[in-house]
Amino acid sequence: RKKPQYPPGPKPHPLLGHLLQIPSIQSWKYFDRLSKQYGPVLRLHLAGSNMIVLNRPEDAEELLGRRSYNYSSRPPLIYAGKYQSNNKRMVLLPYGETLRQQRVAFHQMLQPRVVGAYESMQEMESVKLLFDILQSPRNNIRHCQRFSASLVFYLSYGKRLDDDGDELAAISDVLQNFVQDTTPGAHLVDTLTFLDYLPDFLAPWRRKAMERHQMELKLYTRLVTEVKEKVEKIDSGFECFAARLWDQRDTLNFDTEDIAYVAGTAFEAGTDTTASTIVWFLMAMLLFPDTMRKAQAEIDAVVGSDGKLMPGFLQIKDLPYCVALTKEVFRWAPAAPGGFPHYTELDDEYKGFKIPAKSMVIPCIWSMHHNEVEFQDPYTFDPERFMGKSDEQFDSFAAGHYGFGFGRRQCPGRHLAGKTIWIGVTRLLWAFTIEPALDHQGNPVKVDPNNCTSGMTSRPNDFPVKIRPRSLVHAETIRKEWARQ
Ligand code: HEM
Repeated sequence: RKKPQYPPGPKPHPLLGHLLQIPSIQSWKYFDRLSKQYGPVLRLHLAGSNMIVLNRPEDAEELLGRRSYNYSSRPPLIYAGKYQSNNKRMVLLPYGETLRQQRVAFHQMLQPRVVGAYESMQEMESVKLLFDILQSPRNNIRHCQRFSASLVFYLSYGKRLDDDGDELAAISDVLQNFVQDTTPGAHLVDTLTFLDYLPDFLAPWRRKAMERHQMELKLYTRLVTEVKEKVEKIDSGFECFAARLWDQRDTLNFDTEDIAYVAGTAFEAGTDTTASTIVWFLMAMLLFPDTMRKAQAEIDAVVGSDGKLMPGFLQIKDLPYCVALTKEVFRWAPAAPGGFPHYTELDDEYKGFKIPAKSMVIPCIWSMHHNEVEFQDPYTFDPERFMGKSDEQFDSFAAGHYGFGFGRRQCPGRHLAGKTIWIGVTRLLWAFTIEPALDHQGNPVKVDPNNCTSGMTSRPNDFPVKIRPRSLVHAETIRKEWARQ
């Protein structure tokens, strides 16, 4: 029997491996190009650590799914995991008891049966989104961010984000630091791990990371302590994620810091991803206006075209094209295109390749979603590809694509996120015509989906778009609905 070899990949630098070859901008497109040259399972190495990139879903499902006992950890991040998060942040946790407990807590809060209870809150926040866009259509990206942040904030802490934006600003700061600090290559110590042995006076980054930890812990602790005070009022019946965590702190074996981070993690993981997906939707409407018209025709046929009645979750089964369109946004422009890295605990062998213990394993979602064999004409935004699959179509917004990841680390917020995007997108389509902005000569300004941010998540950089109400009655209905909330 032939000795297993490493999966193929480009020629590395003798010392640094592929460290300098992997672009920090849109690395997922680089992986996609490599997969066409070397095959779907690739190996790169970064100054001594292995990186295995999976570009086909069948390989990710086998390794991260069926062999999940070995592929469910996360690469240790010294800066963001050990010092900045004090090993409490779920997204970065290695596989083990702490992760298991945190996932149990998330599951109780976000399983499909429970998620149904959040529909009225999702509908209310979506009215606010329409109202905000109606008032100031130019700030559409900020409104999408507020919509997703406010929903997850309410879910976690049982109160709406204040309107002056202070709370959102504080928490967005934490989020931004976290996204930056987990971007591959952000901190040298995560590649050259021996730097962690340096004493404090030679490692100023350590103090910075610990300061960030103190800052975010203070914010997250304040938020969950407020919840605790409400819960402790007799018969308060106060309900939210943090309230349940306080109730179950003994069973889950959580201390205050655990509760603070678990609730904070929901906010961090759920905000940027959801907002980015809605912004991608706006861009898709500019590039593929026929799909917008088709969805609007479907909505009008169900609630009438006079603009007096807004569609809601009651009509979801009558709006299959809007469901398909939501799934197509997840496919066409996944919010986490490079996937979140998994990490192996043991040596393994797959398709004749050796995959050593302590390898970072990246499911490249972007590559999977742009594979012509599974998704014909993959760069075209076409909701029809998700139509006509009978009831299966409504079973889960996570079915039929890979935008929520794999195996035991698959996104626990996917059921909530699917419904949030559906209500947001369907109501935006009901309310507005989304068109290219015009330049000084009156020509439509072109937008480019390649002009997007890079990091764990990705969204289009600001782009001009004209969003106007479909009629005066639509606008009036939005105002009335918002006044009623
Ligand atoms: C459009 C919205 C969303 C997208 C595209 C998305 C996508 C993802 C992906 C790709 C992962 C990594 C899975 C893997 O490692 O294989 C993930 C993890 C995670 N997501 Fe989401 N997500 C979304 C919304 C949410 C929401 C709303 C929440 C919570 C309220 C949430 C909570 C989490 C958490 C806690 C993790 C870490 C799981 C772990 O490490 O075990 N996500 N998400």
